[in-house]
Amino acid sequence: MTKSIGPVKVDSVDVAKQLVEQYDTFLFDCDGVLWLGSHLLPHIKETLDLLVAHQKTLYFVTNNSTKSRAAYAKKFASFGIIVSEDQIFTSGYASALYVRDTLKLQPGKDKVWVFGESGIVEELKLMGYESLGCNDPRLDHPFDIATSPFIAQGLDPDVKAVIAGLDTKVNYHRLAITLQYLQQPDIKFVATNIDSTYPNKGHILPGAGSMINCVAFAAGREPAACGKPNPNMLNAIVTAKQLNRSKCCMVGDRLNTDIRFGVEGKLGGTLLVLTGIETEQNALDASGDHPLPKYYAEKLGDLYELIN
Ligand SMILES: O=C(O)[C@H](O)[C@H](O)COP(=O)(O)O
Ligand SMILES: [Mg+2]
Repeated sequence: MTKSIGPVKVDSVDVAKQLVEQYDTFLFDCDGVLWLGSHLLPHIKETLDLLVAHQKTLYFVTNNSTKSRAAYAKKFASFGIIVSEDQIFTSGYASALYVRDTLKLQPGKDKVWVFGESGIVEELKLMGYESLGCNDPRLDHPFDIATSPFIAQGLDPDVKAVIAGLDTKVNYHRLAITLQYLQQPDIKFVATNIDSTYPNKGHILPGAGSMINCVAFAAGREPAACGKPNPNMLNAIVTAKQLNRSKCCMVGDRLNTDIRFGVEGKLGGTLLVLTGIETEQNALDASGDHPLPKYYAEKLGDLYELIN
């Protein structure tokens, strides 16, 4: 009988080197792996530099839809890390691709109601779609059915889809108007991602999935979710970058999104770091619903600290 081997902890030079040597491409989740909000985790820049020095190709795959790829490139630059826009994939971008390539909405004609932040709107705009909702200041006003301009003017008949994502300005007005659109059965319902929570500076905060579930529950509808672990997102990256899956390693902090994305996407490896959502106990718990990683580490910066 073969003994099943659980996740290997990256806690020695040998394991760290073995991990780095096996793969030629690393796909990094961002929240909880590279940073917590605006706080860069220890030795991230050094680890990314080390991988580049070893001729590794790096991509960044985040479910956080609040920023566009261009805005993420600026965020990386603010930490002194040079990353180009075409190395970055977001769930907002994946959702815009879904609107264009699967729903086949017509740019310049069909519109999208956005329950979420500017990262979604900017990606849609690049594809020629007009968005409504999002950070429209009228939605900041307390909801009153008698005075809401969105109720008074009625729904825009050109809206053909709702995209819902993480919205840190969520309020009743946004929920109420999003629901009005979702009550139209012909309007498609798209979710950026399913993360129930996300980590930020020592706190676990409500994630996109928690907000999307609120409007999904009210509407009695199930959205098409575009971010990790949806294989379409990985397929888009593999095709665009001509990747050999067996030589790729997905690095993430969440089992049901990042590690599932890597395992079900048949990537050669997965590395779970414990700086975000999961604990060491979760990393080793084979009784859960989610696939386990091939490797796990206390933090991504351990690769640099061990190898250097
Ligand atoms: O949308 C969310 O719930 C969060 O932003 C989530 O943390 C996604 O970010 P990621 O960990 O994929 O970078
Ligand atoms: Mg994460």
